[in-house]
Amino acid sequence: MEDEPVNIREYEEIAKQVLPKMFFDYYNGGAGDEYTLRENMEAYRRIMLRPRILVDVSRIDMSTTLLGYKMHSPIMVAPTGMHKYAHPEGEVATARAAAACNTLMVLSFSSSRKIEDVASSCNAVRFFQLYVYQKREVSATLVRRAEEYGFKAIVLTVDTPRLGRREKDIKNKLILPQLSNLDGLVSVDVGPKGGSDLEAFASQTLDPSLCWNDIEWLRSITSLPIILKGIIAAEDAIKAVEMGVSGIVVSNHGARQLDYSPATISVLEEVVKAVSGAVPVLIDGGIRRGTDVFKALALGAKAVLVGRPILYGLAAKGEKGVKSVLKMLQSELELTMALCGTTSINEITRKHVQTEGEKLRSLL
Ligand SMILES: Cc1cc2nc3c(=O)[nH]c(=O)nc-3n(C[C@H](O)[C@H](O)[C@H](O)COP(=O)(O)O)c2cc1C
Ligand SMILES: CCCCCCC(=O)C(=O)O
Repeated sequence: MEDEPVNIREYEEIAKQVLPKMFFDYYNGGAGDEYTLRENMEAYRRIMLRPRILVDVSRIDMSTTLLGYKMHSPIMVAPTGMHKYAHPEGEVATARAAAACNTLMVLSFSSSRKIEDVASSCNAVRFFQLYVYQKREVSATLVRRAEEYGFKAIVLTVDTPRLGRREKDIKNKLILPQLSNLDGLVSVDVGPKGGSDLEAFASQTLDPSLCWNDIEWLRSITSLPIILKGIIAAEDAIKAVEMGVSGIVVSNHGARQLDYSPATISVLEEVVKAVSGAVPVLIDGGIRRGTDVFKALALGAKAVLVGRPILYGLAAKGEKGVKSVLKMLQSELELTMALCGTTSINEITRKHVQTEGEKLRSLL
Protein backbone atom coordinates (compact mmCIF):
# COMPACT_ATOMS: atom_id res chain seq x y z
CA MET A 1 0.00 0.00 0.00
CA GLU A 2 1.16 3.50 -0.85
CA ASP A 3 2.30 5.62 2.10
CA GLU A 4 -0.42 8.02 3.24
CA PRO A 5 0.64 11.68 3.19
CA VAL A 6 1.30 12.92 6.72
CA ASN A 7 1.23 16.65 6.06
CA ILE A 8 0.13 19.27 3.55
CA ARG A 9 3.59 19.49 2.00
CA GLU A 10 3.34 15.83 1.01
CA TYR A 11 -0.08 16.46 -0.55
CA GLU A 12 1.51 19.30 -2.52
CA GLU A 13 4.17 16.86 -3.81
CA ILE A 14 1.49 14.41 -4.98
CA ALA A 15 -0.45 17.20 -6.69
CA LYS A 16 2.71 18.21 -8.51
CA GLN A 17 3.23 14.65 -9.71
CA VAL A 18 -0.32 14.00 -10.90
CA LEU A 19 -1.31 17.33 -12.45
CA PRO A 20 -0.24 18.62 -15.86
CA LYS A 21 2.38 21.33 -15.27
CA MET A 22 0.08 24.06 -16.64
CA PHE A 23 -2.59 23.32 -14.03
CA PHE A 24 -0.23 22.75 -11.11
CA ASP A 25 1.49 26.05 -11.88
CA TYR A 26 -1.85 27.83 -12.07
CA TYR A 27 -2.81 26.49 -8.64
CA ASN A 28 0.53 26.93 -6.98
CA GLY A 29 1.90 30.08 -8.57
CA GLY A 30 1.82 33.66 -7.37
CA ALA A 31 2.28 37.12 -8.84
CA GLY A 32 5.53 38.69 -10.05
CA ASP A 33 8.65 37.52 -8.20
CA GLU A 34 6.47 35.44 -5.89
CA TYR A 35 8.03 37.28 -2.94
CA THR A 36 4.69 37.59 -1.11
CA LEU A 37 3.92 33.95 -1.91
CA ARG A 38 6.96 32.86 0.09
CA GLU A 39 6.37 35.51 2.78
CA ASN A 40 2.78 34.36 3.40
CA MET A 41 4.24 31.09 4.68
CA GLU A 42 7.54 32.33 6.11
CA ALA A 43 5.86 34.95 8.30
CA TYR A 44 4.10 32.17 10.23
CA ARG A 45 7.48 30.55 10.93
CA ARG A 46 8.70 33.73 12.63
CA ILE A 47 5.92 33.56 15.23
CA MET A 48 6.63 31.40 18.26
CA LEU A 49 4.10 29.67 20.50
CA ARG A 50 3.93 30.29 24.28
CA PRO A 51 2.31 27.18 25.77
CA ARG A 52 0.75 27.12 29.24
CA ILE A 53 1.19 23.99 31.29
CA LEU A 54 -0.70 21.82 33.75
CA VAL A 55 -4.09 22.50 32.23
CA ASP A 56 -6.56 19.61 31.95
CA VAL A 57 -6.68 19.09 28.17
CA SER A 58 -8.45 15.72 28.16
CA ARG A 59 -11.31 17.38 26.24
CA ILE A 60 -10.77 19.86 23.44
CA ASP A 61 -13.63 21.71 21.77
CA MET A 62 -12.61 23.40 18.52
CA SER A 63 -16.11 24.42 17.51
CA THR A 64 -16.95 27.99 16.64
CA THR A 65 -19.61 30.01 14.84
CA LEU A 66 -19.55 32.47 11.98
CA LEU A 67 -22.55 34.71 11.28
CA GLY A 68 -24.47 32.33 13.54
CA TYR A 69 -23.46 29.15 11.66
CA LYS A 70 -21.73 26.47 13.69
CA MET A 71 -18.54 24.78 12.45
CA HIS A 72 -16.57 21.86 13.87
CA SER A 73 -13.44 24.02 13.78
CA PRO A 74 -12.45 27.50 12.59
CA ILE A 75 -10.86 26.10 9.39
CA MET A 76 -12.87 26.95 6.27
CA VAL A 77 -12.53 26.33 2.54
CA ALA A 78 -11.38 29.44 0.63
CA PRO A 79 -12.89 30.23 -2.78
CA THR A 80 -10.61 28.94 -5.52
CA GLY A 81 -11.48 28.77 -9.19
CA MET A 82 -11.61 25.82 -11.54
CA HIS A 83 -11.55 22.69 -9.42
CA LYS A 84 -12.07 20.55 -12.52
CA TYR A 85 -8.41 21.10 -13.38
CA ALA A 86 -7.75 18.95 -10.30
CA HIS A 87 -10.56 16.39 -10.48
CA PRO A 88 -13.50 15.66 -12.84
CA GLU A 89 -16.03 16.11 -10.00
CA GLY A 90 -14.63 19.57 -9.33
CA GLU A 91 -16.33 21.70 -6.67
CA VAL A 92 -18.96 19.03 -5.96
CA ALA A 93 -16.24 16.80 -4.48
CA THR A 94 -14.87 19.72 -2.48
CA ALA A 95 -18.31 20.66 -1.15
CA ARG A 96 -19.03 17.09 -0.06
CA ALA A 97 -15.72 16.93 1.79
CA ALA A 98 -16.40 20.27 3.50
CA ALA A 99 -19.83 19.03 4.54
CA ALA A 100 -18.35 15.77 5.90
CA CYS A 101 -15.89 17.79 7.98
CA ASN A 102 -18.64 20.05 9.21
CA THR A 103 -17.06 23.16 7.86
CA LEU A 104 -18.03 26.06 5.70
CA MET A 105 -17.07 26.36 2.05
CA VAL A 106 -16.89 29.55 0.02
CA LEU A 107 -17.70 28.70 -3.61
CA SER A 108 -15.76 30.69 -6.21
CA PHE A 109 -17.53 32.81 -8.81
CA SER A 110 -15.09 31.10 -11.22
CA SER A 111 -16.04 27.57 -10.22
CA SER A 112 -16.10 24.87 -12.84
CA ARG A 113 -19.33 23.36 -11.44
CA LYS A 114 -22.65 25.17 -11.40
CA ILE A 115 -24.01 26.84 -8.27
CA GLU A 116 -27.08 24.59 -8.57
CA ASP A 117 -25.02 21.35 -8.79
CA VAL A 118 -22.91 22.25 -5.80
CA ALA A 119 -26.01 23.26 -3.81
CA SER A 120 -27.80 19.97 -4.50
CA SER A 121 -24.71 17.79 -3.89
CA CYS A 122 -24.79 17.91 -0.10
CA ASN A 123 -26.23 19.60 2.91
CA ALA A 124 -23.66 22.16 3.96
CA VAL A 125 -23.52 25.82 4.78
CA ARG A 126 -21.96 27.67 1.88
CA PHE A 127 -21.05 31.25 1.07
CA PHE A 128 -20.72 32.55 -2.50
CA GLN A 129 -17.68 34.55 -3.63
CA LEU A 130 -18.38 37.35 -6.06
CA TYR A 131 -16.42 39.06 -8.80
CA VAL A 132 -18.02 42.15 -10.26
CA TYR A 133 -17.96 42.11 -14.04
CA GLN A 134 -18.16 45.09 -16.39
CA LYS A 135 -21.50 43.57 -17.37
CA ARG A 136 -23.03 43.98 -13.93
CA GLU A 137 -26.03 41.87 -14.91
CA VAL A 138 -23.78 38.76 -15.08
CA SER A 139 -22.68 39.27 -11.47
CA ALA A 140 -26.21 40.12 -10.35
CA THR A 141 -27.57 36.95 -11.99
CA LEU A 142 -25.08 34.75 -10.12
CA VAL A 143 -25.84 36.49 -6.81
CA ARG A 144 -29.54 35.83 -7.30
CA ARG A 145 -28.90 32.19 -8.17
CA ALA A 146 -26.68 31.72 -5.11
CA GLU A 147 -29.32 33.28 -2.86
CA GLU A 148 -32.06 31.16 -4.40
CA TYR A 149 -30.00 27.99 -3.89
CA GLY A 150 -29.39 28.56 -0.20
CA PHE A 151 -25.99 30.24 0.00
CA LYS A 152 -25.80 32.21 3.23
CA ALA A 153 -23.50 35.14 2.48
CA ILE A 154 -21.79 36.97 -0.38
CA VAL A 155 -18.01 37.24 -0.15
CA LEU A 156 -17.07 40.15 -2.37
CA THR A 157 -13.45 39.96 -3.52
CA VAL A 158 -12.00 43.46 -3.47
CA ASP A 159 -8.36 42.89 -4.38
CA THR A 160 -8.87 42.09 -8.05
CA PRO A 161 -9.77 45.17 -10.10
CA ARG A 162 -7.37 43.59 -12.61
CA LEU A 163 -5.68 40.22 -12.58
CA GLY A 164 -2.19 40.08 -11.03
CA ARG A 165 0.76 39.26 -13.28
CA ARG A 166 1.21 35.50 -13.04
CA GLU A 167 4.24 34.76 -15.15
CA LYS A 168 3.99 30.98 -14.98
CA ASP A 169 0.52 31.16 -16.55
CA ILE A 170 1.79 33.51 -19.25
CA LYS A 171 4.68 31.16 -20.10
CA ASN A 172 2.47 28.05 -20.01
CA LYS A 173 -0.18 29.81 -22.15
CA LEU A 174 -2.81 28.78 -19.60
CA ILE A 175 -6.01 27.56 -21.23
CA LEU A 176 -9.41 28.31 -19.75
CA PRO A 177 -12.29 25.83 -19.63
CA GLN A 178 -15.88 27.07 -20.02
CA LEU A 179 -16.93 28.11 -16.52
CA SER A 180 -20.30 26.40 -16.09
CA ASN A 181 -21.82 29.21 -14.04
CA LEU A 182 -21.30 31.52 -16.96
CA ASP A 183 -22.99 29.24 -19.55
CA GLY A 184 -25.25 31.39 -21.68
CA LEU A 185 -23.96 34.56 -20.00
CA VAL A 186 -20.31 34.99 -20.98
CA SER A 187 -18.03 33.02 -23.31
CA VAL A 188 -14.48 32.27 -22.23
CA ASP A 189 -13.35 32.38 -25.85
CA VAL A 190 -10.78 35.16 -25.63
CA GLY A 191 -9.77 35.25 -29.29
CA PRO A 192 -6.30 34.66 -30.76
CA LYS A 193 -3.97 33.05 -28.25
CA GLY A 194 -1.02 34.94 -26.83
CA GLY A 195 -0.12 34.33 -23.18
CA SER A 196 -2.52 33.37 -20.41
CA ASP A 197 -6.15 32.97 -21.46
CA LEU A 198 -7.16 33.77 -17.89
CA GLU A 199 -5.39 37.12 -18.04
CA ALA A 200 -7.10 37.97 -21.33
CA PHE A 201 -10.47 36.83 -20.00
CA ALA A 202 -10.06 38.82 -16.79
CA SER A 203 -9.20 41.98 -18.69
CA GLN A 204 -12.35 41.56 -20.80
CA THR A 205 -14.65 40.88 -17.86
CA LEU A 206 -13.53 42.31 -14.48
CA ASP A 207 -14.80 45.79 -13.68
CA PRO A 208 -11.81 47.94 -12.66
CA SER A 209 -14.14 50.81 -11.71
CA LEU A 210 -15.53 48.86 -8.72
CA CYS A 211 -15.42 51.12 -5.66
CA TRP A 212 -16.90 51.71 -2.20
CA ASN A 213 -20.19 53.06 -3.59
CA ASP A 214 -20.81 49.71 -5.21
CA ILE A 215 -21.39 48.09 -1.83
CA GLU A 216 -24.75 49.88 -1.98
CA TRP A 217 -25.37 48.43 -5.44
CA LEU A 218 -24.63 44.95 -4.08
CA ARG A 219 -26.95 45.54 -1.16
CA SER A 220 -29.69 46.60 -3.59
CA ILE A 221 -29.60 43.20 -5.32
CA THR A 222 -29.30 40.85 -2.31
CA SER A 223 -30.44 40.59 1.25
CA LEU A 224 -27.55 38.28 2.16
CA PRO A 225 -24.81 39.49 4.51
CA ILE A 226 -21.77 40.88 2.69
CA ILE A 227 -18.19 39.99 3.61
CA LEU A 228 -15.25 41.82 2.00
CA LYS A 229 -12.29 39.64 1.04
CA GLY A 230 -8.92 41.19 0.31
CA ILE A 231 -8.41 43.84 2.98
CA ILE A 232 -4.90 44.28 4.39
CA ALA A 233 -4.91 47.86 5.74
CA ALA A 234 -6.54 49.24 8.90
CA GLU A 235 -7.95 52.25 6.98
CA ASP A 236 -9.88 49.97 4.63
CA ALA A 237 -11.07 47.80 7.50
CA ILE A 238 -12.51 50.87 9.25
CA LYS A 239 -14.20 52.01 6.05
CA ALA A 240 -15.66 48.52 5.54
CA VAL A 241 -17.18 48.57 9.02
CA GLU A 242 -18.60 52.06 8.36
CA MET A 243 -20.18 50.66 5.19
CA GLY A 244 -21.98 48.07 7.32
CA VAL A 245 -20.36 44.89 6.02
CA SER A 246 -20.80 41.71 8.07
CA GLY A 247 -17.20 40.51 7.99
CA ILE A 248 -13.71 41.01 6.63
CA VAL A 249 -11.20 38.58 5.19
CA VAL A 250 -7.60 39.68 5.61
CA SER A 251 -6.25 38.34 2.33
CA ASN A 252 -3.77 39.08 -0.42
CA HIS A 253 -5.44 36.51 -2.66
CA GLY A 254 -2.82 33.91 -1.84
CA ALA A 255 -0.15 36.31 -3.20
CA ARG A 256 -1.60 36.08 -6.71
CA GLN A 257 -2.43 39.76 -7.08
CA LEU A 258 -0.02 42.40 -5.75
CA ASP A 259 3.49 41.06 -5.20
CA TYR A 260 5.32 42.78 -2.29
CA SER A 261 2.10 43.25 -0.40
CA PRO A 262 2.67 42.10 3.19
CA ALA A 263 2.17 38.58 4.45
CA THR A 264 -1.39 38.47 5.73
CA ILE A 265 -0.46 37.23 9.21
CA SER A 266 1.82 40.26 9.63
CA VAL A 267 -1.11 42.71 9.20
CA LEU A 268 -3.84 40.72 10.93
CA GLU A 269 -3.42 42.43 14.28
CA GLU A 270 -3.57 45.92 12.74
CA VAL A 271 -6.91 45.05 11.10
CA VAL A 272 -8.30 43.34 14.20
CA LYS A 273 -7.47 46.40 16.33
CA ALA A 274 -9.04 48.77 13.78
CA VAL A 275 -12.25 46.74 13.66
CA SER A 276 -12.32 46.37 17.48
CA GLY A 277 -14.85 43.57 17.51
CA ALA A 278 -17.46 45.25 15.29
CA VAL A 279 -17.41 42.36 12.78
CA PRO A 280 -15.61 39.02 12.54
CA VAL A 281 -12.15 39.17 10.97
CA LEU A 282 -11.05 36.10 9.00
CA ILE A 283 -7.68 35.46 7.40
CA ASP A 284 -6.18 33.39 4.59
CA GLY A 285 -2.81 32.98 2.87
CA GLY A 286 0.01 30.57 3.65
CA ILE A 287 -1.80 28.42 6.22
CA ARG A 288 -0.32 24.93 5.98
CA ARG A 289 -0.24 23.72 9.59
CA GLY A 290 -2.51 23.54 12.62
CA THR A 291 0.07 25.70 14.38
CA ASP A 292 -0.52 28.39 11.72
CA VAL A 293 -4.25 28.29 12.46
CA PHE A 294 -3.55 28.60 16.18
CA LYS A 295 -1.27 31.61 15.60
CA ALA A 296 -3.91 33.36 13.49
CA LEU A 297 -6.55 32.79 16.18
CA ALA A 298 -4.17 34.09 18.86
CA LEU A 299 -3.68 37.26 16.82
CA GLY A 300 -7.42 37.83 16.66
CA ALA A 301 -8.84 35.93 13.67
CA LYS A 302 -12.30 34.45 14.12
CA ALA A 303 -11.52 31.72 11.59
CA VAL A 304 -9.12 30.93 8.74
CA LEU A 305 -9.61 29.90 5.13
CA VAL A 306 -7.33 27.57 3.21
CA GLY A 307 -6.91 27.67 -0.55
CA ARG A 308 -4.14 25.63 -2.15
CA PRO A 309 -4.11 22.75 0.39
CA ILE A 310 -7.68 21.93 -0.64
CA LEU A 311 -6.61 21.82 -4.30
CA TYR A 312 -3.67 19.53 -3.48
CA GLY A 313 -6.04 17.13 -1.70
CA LEU A 314 -8.53 17.28 -4.57
CA ALA A 315 -5.84 16.57 -7.16
CA ALA A 316 -4.36 13.73 -5.11
CA LYS A 317 -7.53 11.83 -4.15
CA GLY A 318 -10.69 13.76 -5.06
CA GLU A 319 -13.28 14.15 -2.28
CA LYS A 320 -11.32 11.77 -0.03
CA GLY A 321 -8.21 13.90 -0.43
CA VAL A 322 -9.99 17.14 0.48
CA LYS A 323 -11.48 15.44 3.52
CA SER A 324 -8.06 14.17 4.52
CA VAL A 325 -6.50 17.64 4.17
CA LEU A 326 -9.23 19.24 6.29
CA LYS A 327 -9.03 16.50 8.92
CA MET A 328 -5.24 16.80 9.00
CA LEU A 329 -5.43 20.55 9.71
CA GLN A 330 -8.19 20.00 12.26
CA SER A 331 -6.24 17.36 14.15
CA GLU A 332 -3.04 19.43 14.02
CA LEU A 333 -4.98 22.35 15.51
CA GLU A 334 -6.45 20.11 18.19
CA LEU A 335 -2.99 18.86 19.17
CA THR A 336 -1.59 22.41 19.20
CA MET A 337 -4.43 23.51 21.46
CA ALA A 338 -3.73 20.63 23.84
CA LEU A 339 0.00 21.30 23.95
CA CYS A 340 -0.63 25.02 24.50
CA GLY A 341 -3.03 24.33 27.38
CA THR A 342 -6.18 25.59 25.68
CA THR A 343 -9.40 23.57 25.64
CA SER A 344 -11.65 25.83 23.58
CA ILE A 345 -11.21 28.44 20.87
CA ASN A 346 -12.08 31.25 23.31
CA GLU A 347 -9.14 30.26 25.50
CA ILE A 348 -6.62 31.02 22.76
CA THR A 349 -5.27 34.47 23.56
CA ARG A 350 -2.67 36.97 22.39
CA LYS A 351 -0.41 35.71 25.17
CA HIS A 352 -0.05 32.34 23.47
CA VAL A 353 2.19 33.77 20.73
CA GLN A 354 5.36 35.79 20.52
CA THR A 355 5.89 37.78 17.34
CA GLU A 356 9.31 38.55 15.92
CA GLY A 357 9.02 42.19 17.04
CA GLU A 358 8.32 41.07 20.60
CA LYS A 359 11.22 38.62 20.48
CA LEU A 360 13.61 41.37 19.38
CA ARG A 361 12.32 43.84 21.98
CA SER A 362 12.77 41.24 24.72
CA LEU A 363 16.47 41.06 23.83
CA LEU A 364 17.07 44.80 24.33
C1 LIG B 1 -5.87 28.43 -7.83
C2 LIG B 1 -6.49 29.53 -7.03
C3 LIG B 1 -7.66 30.11 -7.46
C4 LIG B 1 -8.24 31.13 -6.71
N1 LIG B 1 -9.44 31.62 -7.11
C5 LIG B 1 -10.05 32.57 -6.37
C6 LIG B 1 -11.32 33.04 -6.73
O1 LIG B 1 -11.92 32.58 -7.68
N2 LIG B 1 -11.85 34.02 -5.98
C7 LIG B 1 -11.21 34.55 -4.89
O2 LIG B 1 -11.73 35.45 -4.23
N3 LIG B 1 -10.00 34.09 -4.51
C8 LIG B 1 -9.42 33.12 -5.22
N4 LIG B 1 -8.21 32.63 -4.83
C9 LIG B 1 -7.60 33.11 -3.57
C10 LIG B 1 -8.07 32.25 -2.38
O3 LIG B 1 -9.41 32.50 -2.08
C11 LIG B 1 -7.26 32.52 -1.12
O4 LIG B 1 -7.25 33.90 -0.87
C12 LIG B 1 -5.83 32.01 -1.18
O5 LIG B 1 -5.76 30.80 -1.91
C13 LIG B 1 -5.29 31.79 0.21
O6 LIG B 1 -3.96 31.42 0.17
P1 LIG B 1 -3.44 29.90 0.27
O7 LIG B 1 -3.66 29.30 -1.07
O8 LIG B 1 -2.01 30.06 0.60
O9 LIG B 1 -4.24 29.20 1.34
C14 LIG B 1 -7.61 31.62 -5.55
C15 LIG B 1 -6.42 31.03 -5.12
C16 LIG B 1 -5.86 29.99 -5.83
C17 LIG B 1 -4.59 29.36 -5.33
C1 LIG C 1 -12.26 36.84 -14.18
C2 LIG C 1 -11.29 36.64 -13.04
C3 LIG C 1 -10.93 35.22 -12.89
C4 LIG C 1 -10.17 34.95 -11.66
C5 LIG C 1 -9.95 33.47 -11.56
C6 LIG C 1 -9.78 32.90 -10.24
C7 LIG C 1 -8.84 33.62 -9.34
O1 LIG C 1 -9.23 34.47 -8.58
C8 LIG C 1 -7.44 33.28 -9.31
O2 LIG C 1 -6.73 33.79 -8.40
O3 LIG C 1 -6.94 32.55 -10.17
